[in-house]
Amino acid sequence: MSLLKVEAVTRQFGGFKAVDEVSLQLASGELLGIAGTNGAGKSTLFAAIAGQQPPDAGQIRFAEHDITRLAPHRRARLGLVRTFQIPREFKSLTVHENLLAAAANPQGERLFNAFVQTRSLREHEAQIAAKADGILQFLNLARVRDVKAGGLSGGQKKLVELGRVLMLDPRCILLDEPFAGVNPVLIEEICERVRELNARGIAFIVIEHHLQALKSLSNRMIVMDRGRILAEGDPHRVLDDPRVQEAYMGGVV
Ligand SMILES: Nc1ncnc2c1ncn2[C@@H]1O[C@H](COP(=O)(O)OP(=O)(O)OP(=O)(O)O)[C@@H](O)[C@H]1O
Repeated sequence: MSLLKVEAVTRQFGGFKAVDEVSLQLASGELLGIAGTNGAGKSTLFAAIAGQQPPDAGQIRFAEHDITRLAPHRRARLGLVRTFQIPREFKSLTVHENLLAAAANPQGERLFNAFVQTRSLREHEAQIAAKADGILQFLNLARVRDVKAGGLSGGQKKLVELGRVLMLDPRCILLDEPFAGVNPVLIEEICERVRELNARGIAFIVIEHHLQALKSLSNRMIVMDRGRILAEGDPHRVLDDPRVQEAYMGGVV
C-alpha cells in the first residue's frame, strides 16, 4: 500500500509549468531517488509535497489523508517532513538548541515558557532534551553539541538538518540535495545514517545531483526533465536509459 500518492500534480509560475502533471507513489519504508537537470522541477515538486507551494492542480495523499491543501506543519504532524537544499539552521543557536527549536510548535512558541513552568512541562522539556541528545549521538554530532550551528561545515549542517526533522518522528523524509557542498567522507556518513533510518522503517525521497551516490542509496529512481517524469525504475536501468543520457546532454551519467 502507498504511503504517499502524488496524482497529476501541476505547479506553474505565470504560464510556465515547473511541474507538469507529475504522478508518483512511495511505499512505506521505500527509498526513492529523484534526479534531473537544473530547473527540471525537482524542488518545486518537493515544495508541493511538503506544502510550501501547494499544487495548482492534482492531488497529494499521505497515509490515507488528502493533504493537497494542508499546511506544512500539519503534514509534519502526520509524519511527512522535508529538509532544504540550503540548510536552514539557526546560526546563532547551538547544535542541540537547533534540535530543540525543531520540536517547538509551528508558531515558534517555546515548549516551556518561563512563566508557566509546571512540573509536567519541565519533565517534557527534559524528555525533549534527552531525545535531541540521542539523535545527536546517532548522527555522530555529540562532539559539536554546544557549538553554534553557523560555524559547522556544509556536511555537518546537512546532518543537523536531518536531526531537526528526526525530532518530529517522521514516517517519510524528503531530503533536498543532502550531498551538495559536502565532502566525500561526510557523503558516506550521511548515506549510512539514511540507510539505518530507512532500515528502521522511515521512507525517503532524495533529490540529488550526485548520481553515483543517489544510485547506490535508492531502491528506485525517477529522472525529471522539464517538469515531467522522463524515466522511472531500477536506478541502474534508469541511468542507462538513452532518454536520460540525452537529457544530460549526451554525457555519461
Ligand atoms: N518561485 C518561482 N518563481 C518563478 N519560477 C520559479 C520559481 N521557483 C522555481 N521556478 C522555476 O521553475 C523551474 C523548476 O525549478 P526547480 O527549482 O523546481 O528545479 P530543480 O529541478 O529543483 O532545479 P535545481 O536542480 O537547479 O535545483 C525552473 O525553471 C525555475 O526557474
